[in-house]
Amino acid sequence: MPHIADTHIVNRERVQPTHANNYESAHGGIVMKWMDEIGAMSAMRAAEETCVTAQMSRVDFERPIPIGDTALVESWAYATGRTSVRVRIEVSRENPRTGETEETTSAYATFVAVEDGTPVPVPELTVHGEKCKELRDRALAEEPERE
Ligand SMILES: CCCCCCCCCCCCCCCC(=O)SCCNC(=O)CCNC(=O)[C@H](O)C(C)(C)COP(=O)(O)OP(=O)(O)OC[C@H]1O[C@@H](n2cnc3c(N)ncnc32)[C@H](O)[C@@H]1OP(=O)(O)O
Repeated sequence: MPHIADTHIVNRERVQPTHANNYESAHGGIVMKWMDEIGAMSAMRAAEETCVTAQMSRVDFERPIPIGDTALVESWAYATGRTSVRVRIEVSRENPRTGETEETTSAYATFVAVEDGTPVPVPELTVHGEKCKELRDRALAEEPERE
């Protein structure tokens, strides 16, 4: 059974002019694509299966990520259903010279494990140790109400 900490993935993207909007910062759709991809990788670690995006919610764009900065994309699975995996995704801008970071974007996403397009059961996601607890609590603290 996977632990929450096993699903924690951190990725970096250098924001290039080809990623930009008209305001010299990363285009929101590009940032969401990075979030979706890294989130899916966390979900797959939890599901031990291929996963597809079923929902992305509470996408908050708090600050821009200027061209030349690094987008630090972090995600982890914090809860599972029968076939679904709930994932928290957080993005920060990182100064490549100093390593200084500032939160820019965040979201909650639900992925579904599939085999040939049909939902399949996922294993239980376990909490093992302080890192798991910290990640789970950080995600649950702001999780939007689910239908
Ligand atoms: C070979 C691989 C190599 C990999 C290499 C690694 C590289 C890794 C890189 C990754 C890179 C890709 C990252 C981008 C990932 C995409 O781009 S995926 C593409 C976009 N998404 C899609 O096309 C999905 C389209 N939707 C569907 O196919 C179907 O609606 C779904 C999601 C399979 C669900 O099917 P369904 O028949 O509605 O299923 P149903 O039995 O009703 O519900 C199943 C579960 O889904 C949940 N659910 C259904 N709809 C929703 C919803 N709207 N909201 C929340 N939950 C929902 C249900 O609550 C239920 O949860 P459980 O109670 O079982 O836990």
